[in-house]
Amino acid sequence: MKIYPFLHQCAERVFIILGGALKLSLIQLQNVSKRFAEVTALDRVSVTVQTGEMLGIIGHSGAGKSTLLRMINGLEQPTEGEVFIKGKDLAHLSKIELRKLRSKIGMIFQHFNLLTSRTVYENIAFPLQIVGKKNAEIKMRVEELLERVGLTEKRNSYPSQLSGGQKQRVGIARALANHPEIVLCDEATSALDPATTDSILHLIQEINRETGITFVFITHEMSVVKKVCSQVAVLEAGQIVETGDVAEVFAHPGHPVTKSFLGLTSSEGGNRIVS
Ligand SMILES: Nc1ncnc2c1ncn2[C@@H]1O[C@H](COP(=O)(O)OP(=O)(O)OP(=O)(O)O)[C@@H](O)[C@H]1O
Repeated sequence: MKIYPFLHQCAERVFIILGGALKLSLIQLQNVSKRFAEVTALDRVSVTVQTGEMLGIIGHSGAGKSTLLRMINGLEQPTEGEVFIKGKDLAHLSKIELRKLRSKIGMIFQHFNLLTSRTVYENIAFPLQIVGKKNAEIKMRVEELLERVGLTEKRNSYPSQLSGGQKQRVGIARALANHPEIVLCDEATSALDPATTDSILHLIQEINRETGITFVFITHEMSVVKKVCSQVAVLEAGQIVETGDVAEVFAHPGHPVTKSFLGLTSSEGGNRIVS
């Protein structure tokens, strides 16, 4: 193993562990609004995510979830308000700084977004090639990731030869390739059956525990939030209507939208099991 990548990985790991221990805010949105012509997609949204947390952002279609995710990875700029990642205001970063920061944010997609003409190995190698890693380093990292997501045997298969769960495992490995500090999951399990969803969520949970990587999930399924998230934010018509610790919100939902996601009527309390 070359010494530089090893030291680099160690430094990143130390940052993640220290960040978690010191409860540093990794992601902070302050009064963020986003307007597209007549549409207000986000309306004075404030969210704080600590290092190592698993945040679930739940909302109906059109609530603003994707827009919120795109704010976090700098693909969308707020009309008002600020987005800070590791204390840095994204609006004040140069293009190079923004690109560097974005290379530390992985993405997992509902429909996997794999390159169909490339093998499993090549899909995972792709983000490493983009940042100019050397072949030996790429090989070592891809082998490690193939093993971690349980796809070593499928290294030479093409996406069309994989099940949905296997495709998402490739998506996860690809998202982890550049040692991200944040992984954004855009409806990552919505195209999967319940058993496969469970295995993917279990894998993500294990990766969070092993690495301390912060995960942000957007979903319209409360069961996903319940299974993996520590914090939840409920988004409705561009506003966060309820937020907090998952156990607390599940036990005592306050807002009618939260209650409806939990399968409760507005007059009912919490404690119903969402499977
Ligand atoms: N680029 C855009 N131009 C115009 N309107 C947009 C744009 N992006 C999003 N919107 C609008 O902003 C609102 C929020 O959209 P967004 O995609 O963030 O919601 P969502 O909660 O992710 O929905 P879904 O679950 O259906 O993907 C919607 O009314 C949408 O039509």
